[in-house]
Amino acid sequence: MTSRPPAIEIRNLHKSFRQRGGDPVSAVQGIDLTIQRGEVVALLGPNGAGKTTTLDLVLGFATADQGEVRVFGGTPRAAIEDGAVSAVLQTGGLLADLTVQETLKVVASLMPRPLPIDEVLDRAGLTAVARHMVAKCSGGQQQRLKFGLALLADPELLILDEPTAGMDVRARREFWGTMHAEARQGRTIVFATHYLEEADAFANRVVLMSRGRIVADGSTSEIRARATGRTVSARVSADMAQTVQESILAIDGVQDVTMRGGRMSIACHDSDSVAKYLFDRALGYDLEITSANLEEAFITLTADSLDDRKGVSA
Ligand SMILES: Nc1ncnc2c1ncn2[C@@H]1O[C@H](COP(=O)(O)OP(=O)(O)OP(=O)(O)O)[C@@H](O)[C@H]1O
Repeated sequence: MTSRPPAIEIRNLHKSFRQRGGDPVSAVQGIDLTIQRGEVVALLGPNGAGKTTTLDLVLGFATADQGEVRVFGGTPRAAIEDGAVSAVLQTGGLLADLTVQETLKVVASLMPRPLPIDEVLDRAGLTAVARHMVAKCSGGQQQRLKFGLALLADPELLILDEPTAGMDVRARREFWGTMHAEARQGRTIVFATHYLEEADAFANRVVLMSRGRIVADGSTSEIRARATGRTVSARVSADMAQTVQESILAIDGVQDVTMRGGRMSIACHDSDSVAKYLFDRALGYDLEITSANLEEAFITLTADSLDDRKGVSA
């Protein structure tokens, strides 16, 4: 039996844009990425990291300078024509004078096998606003309508470029609630976001991009740990503090030891060994092990990628 190809396979992808009167900007600089079917992946990165360009290449909206993108083993265009992929994009307008339901009907009429409109209204959380004019819908409701349009073809892969941009916290939470239901059905979901908490709460895997490259790829906890290691903290009696500090600093991978308010904080890579050392010798009690928050990891990893994007020709 042959195994089914992954949802997305990207090999050595490069894309740069010419700028009038200036050096070309290299938006994507040699990306390799495989996304398996059923994964929920966040493409996370600051402005200009190359997220939209990568998604545009996966959708076949742009042509790579170098490298290859396969979607379900074929070209992006073939996957879209098969109805296997749909997208919710930042750009692309809706018709203001139609209702939500009419918008879905018009687009469905162009498709060979659309899902029933009522089902899409329900799944996208649009039933209550089905008869509202698009012009009267809030930004969040319009984003939901774009999401509904993406669901019409019942795609196996959903690509969303900053789907919650402009939504307030409540609308964002509701939107991700809806998406959870889609993910549970085994759909592959790839979304670009600036929001660390969205990536953390919703994705199983985070691909962190900076300056056209992937700088980290893993679960959110792996990314935190990779960026900054862990901190072990413990209560240590004041008269023991100096001796404990010296012995801890001698352990491999320990980066820093500080004492504050009766607690010792130890920044290290191998938190298990440090915790065991303290515990076995009864040097500390009330132990806690934490990894840095995702925001700190994000800043560390994106700041670490110092390549200059300019001056890279196509
Ligand atoms: N059509 C274009 N012409 C010129 N430069 C472009 C074009 N599209 C993107 N770029 C440049 O390529 C780089 C990557 O842009 P891209 O939109 O892919 O990043 P992004 O991570 O999606 O950013 P954002 O979060 O702001 O949407 C940026 O420097 C951007 O200015």
